Amino acid sequence: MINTNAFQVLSQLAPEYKKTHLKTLFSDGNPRFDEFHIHIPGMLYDFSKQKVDHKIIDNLLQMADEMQLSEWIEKLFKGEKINTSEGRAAWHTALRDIENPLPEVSEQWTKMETIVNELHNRQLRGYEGSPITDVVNIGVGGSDLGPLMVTHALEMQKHPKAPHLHFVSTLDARQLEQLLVELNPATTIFVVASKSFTTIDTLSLADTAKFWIQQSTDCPRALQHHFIGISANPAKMTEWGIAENLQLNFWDWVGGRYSMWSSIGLTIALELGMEGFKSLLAGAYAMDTHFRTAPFKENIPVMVGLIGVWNTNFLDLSGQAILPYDSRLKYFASYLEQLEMESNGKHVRRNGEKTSYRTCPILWGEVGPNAQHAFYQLLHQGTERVMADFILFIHGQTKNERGQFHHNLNIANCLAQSRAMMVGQDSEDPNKVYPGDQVSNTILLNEVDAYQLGMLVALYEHKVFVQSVMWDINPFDQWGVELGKKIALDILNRIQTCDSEGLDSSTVGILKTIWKDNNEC
Ligand SMILES: O=P(O)(O)OC[C@H]1O[C@H](O)[C@H](O)[C@@H](O)[C@@H]1O
Repeated sequence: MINTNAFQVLSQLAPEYKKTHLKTLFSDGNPRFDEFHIHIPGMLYDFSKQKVDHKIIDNLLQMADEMQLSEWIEKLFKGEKINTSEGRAAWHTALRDIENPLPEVSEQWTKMETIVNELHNRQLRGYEGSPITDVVNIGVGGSDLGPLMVTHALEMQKHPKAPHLHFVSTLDARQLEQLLVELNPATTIFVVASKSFTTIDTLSLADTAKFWIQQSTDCPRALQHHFIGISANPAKMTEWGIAENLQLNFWDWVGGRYSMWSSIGLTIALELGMEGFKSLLAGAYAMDTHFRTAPFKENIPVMVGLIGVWNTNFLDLSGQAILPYDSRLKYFASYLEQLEMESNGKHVRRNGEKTSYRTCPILWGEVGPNAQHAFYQLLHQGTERVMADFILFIHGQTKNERGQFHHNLNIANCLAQSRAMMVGQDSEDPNKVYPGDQVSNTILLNEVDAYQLGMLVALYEHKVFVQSVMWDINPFDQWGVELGKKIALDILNRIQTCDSEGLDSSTVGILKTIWKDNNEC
């Protein structure tokens, strides 16, 4: 990035834009919105509350050309091995190519559909012959967050025959133990979702579930009826004891955090029916087509990505807030935390050199109206300069009069907050001064349905990709999570053998306090 001509120009321009208050860009009734928005079927992207003008945008677009963004986009869509540190493609777009699906993708759709239909039609039965009523997804990270986020968001569109869905991910087993008290082993099936099928969080919870089933019956083949496995590692699924007919696959070319479009999305399909799941894929496919074909200036993921780079690397903004104005998107920020920070939280370029510039900002978020009563204070009067994404829907959850009133409140608050952050407020009382000048995007969609959600998630996936190209980093590996896992195994071993030898004094001090309290070691 820093070697491009556009980078030099943007660096020279940046101080002037930092000094210019955002509200002055709107002064004298400047119709900025007309020039700085993109409207495609189903989605409006308003970036008029960003500190950009045509000069900045032209240079950002030039930087995209200098960084060969078009070529990278083609590599992504053609399934080239762009995850170079692991020698793999990152071909999540192939999972939602509903027009020309790969045979292996279609094959998994068929297998998913069989399981979905059997469950919906009460043909899938437990060890006693009773129909399965409850499905528990056991998974973590990419094997949990996408299905959790989508099934929560689309609960209102539930298929009439959908089973009760539950999600369990925490290592401490509290979620699982609490759930097992309520569930009947004879009518519960577990979905063990793990790309690697080696993640200790997931496998330890799956073992606890296995023990629970085994304890409840003498039936020797009970386990065969109560576990579905989803993984890119079929041998491990078989070794663990998942019946062949209840195994779903995906492939090493699907990154964990990009996997909800694969068979990992089984719980989504169980909730919505296969048609609903395909609608999610169709929305993502529409965004893929837009991303691949629209000129960069009219390309939403490209512009969201480039403006994010402008904010991070030139205007020195340090955080990214995600603020959906609909409670159904409760888990959307958590989903993006993994997508963005696990993808672009890197400091090494593709050639192995250390970056000399900042990459992914810290991203966090919450349902907007709730966050207004929590952390917005910092957005309005804190010392951190951040960027915010407001996500709003034209239509609300309930169509009756009260529902419309609540939705209008919601719209009013969303627009009020982005405006307040932009204009700020002067006052003689210093406590009441709002500096304003906080930039934001507003993404407006029609309503929370499978298709629109597919579009929205794919937009962020491609934004992440655009930024990775600008920063010259590989967004598809995650080596940073390995070290902690390795150390945890070592410490677990030491806990079991009462050995704190050679550890740092902080770790030893905490371990000894725990041991003393438990009268151990
Ligand atoms: O699906 P699994 O192989 O069990 O992995 C679950 C998660 O754990 C890992 O540590 C990675 O950081 C995530 O990218 C991944 O989604």
